[in-house]
Amino acid sequence: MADRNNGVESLKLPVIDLLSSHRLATATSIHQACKDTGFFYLINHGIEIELIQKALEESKNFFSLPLEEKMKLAWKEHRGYTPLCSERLGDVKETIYIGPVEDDKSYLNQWPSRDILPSWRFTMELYYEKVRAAGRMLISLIALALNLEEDFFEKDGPMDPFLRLLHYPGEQGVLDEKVLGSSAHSDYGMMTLLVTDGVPGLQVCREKTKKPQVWEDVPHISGAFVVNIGDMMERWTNCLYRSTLHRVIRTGQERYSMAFFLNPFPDSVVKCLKSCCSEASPPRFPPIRSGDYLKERYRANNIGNTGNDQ
Ligand SMILES: O=C(O)CCC(=O)C(=O)O
Ligand SMILES: [Fe+2]
Repeated sequence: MADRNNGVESLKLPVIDLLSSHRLATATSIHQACKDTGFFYLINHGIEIELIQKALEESKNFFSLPLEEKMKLAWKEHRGYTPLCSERLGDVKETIYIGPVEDDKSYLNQWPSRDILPSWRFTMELYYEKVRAAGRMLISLIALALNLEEDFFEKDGPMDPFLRLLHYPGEQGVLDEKVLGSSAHSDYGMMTLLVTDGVPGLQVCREKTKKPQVWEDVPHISGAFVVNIGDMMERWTNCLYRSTLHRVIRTGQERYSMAFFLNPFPDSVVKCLKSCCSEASPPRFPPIRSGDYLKERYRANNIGNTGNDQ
């Protein structure tokens, strides 16, 4: 399951091929991965490597702008820019969030000026739409794996995904190991589809209650997404699927990544699935409206920290 690499284990995660014509076999492999580590690689996802590279390049163009320019897009209503060290644990990263690009709230998105970054919005909208399409296919396979109708997770309304671009700056000298790029966390939504520029740093802790915690590197596979289960899917499945703790350590090297958070429709009620509970294993969490759950998690993590949170 793991390789040794400079004293830190490297995880060998399963690779899921989204183009495989054996839907049931693919759904079974995803099911297994979600139960084992809650992490897997996704290939043949339909997003060309050129588009991934272009989006990473545009991300770099944005984060290279003067702070004053970036602050014009300061985070509000879950969209926009969060500066370095602004989240709860002082993580050394800056981010920008992009919400749904074509629903009735798309006007809330904050875009850099066309005069400064002419093709930025177009690239991000295209990337958003393509990753969402891959995400929808994945979610329908998960529904299949859980013996649900394939549209189960979108029956109340369309998913509400958020794209978050992240930049971890390069740093010189000896780094304080206690300060991280992204502190240990689990993601809030259904699933996350992540790509990085290949610079290492992402680590996973498979047993969150084990002390001391054991962290393993997630190796980069060019062109593949790293997919992980989020807390709402863990709640839906009564912990059958694992929303695994992960973090990004600082290596001194500059790093870019793009996380696509698949969130349920805000009015969807996340409630233990019948197939995942029994008398011996009652629901561990009360039902909750997805929108309320997310709002609380954002608030607790102080995301944005710009005083603009609604
Ligand atoms: O930057 C990364 O590789 C991971 C980011 C992440 O875990 C997140 O944004 O939730
Ligand atoms: Fe994460």
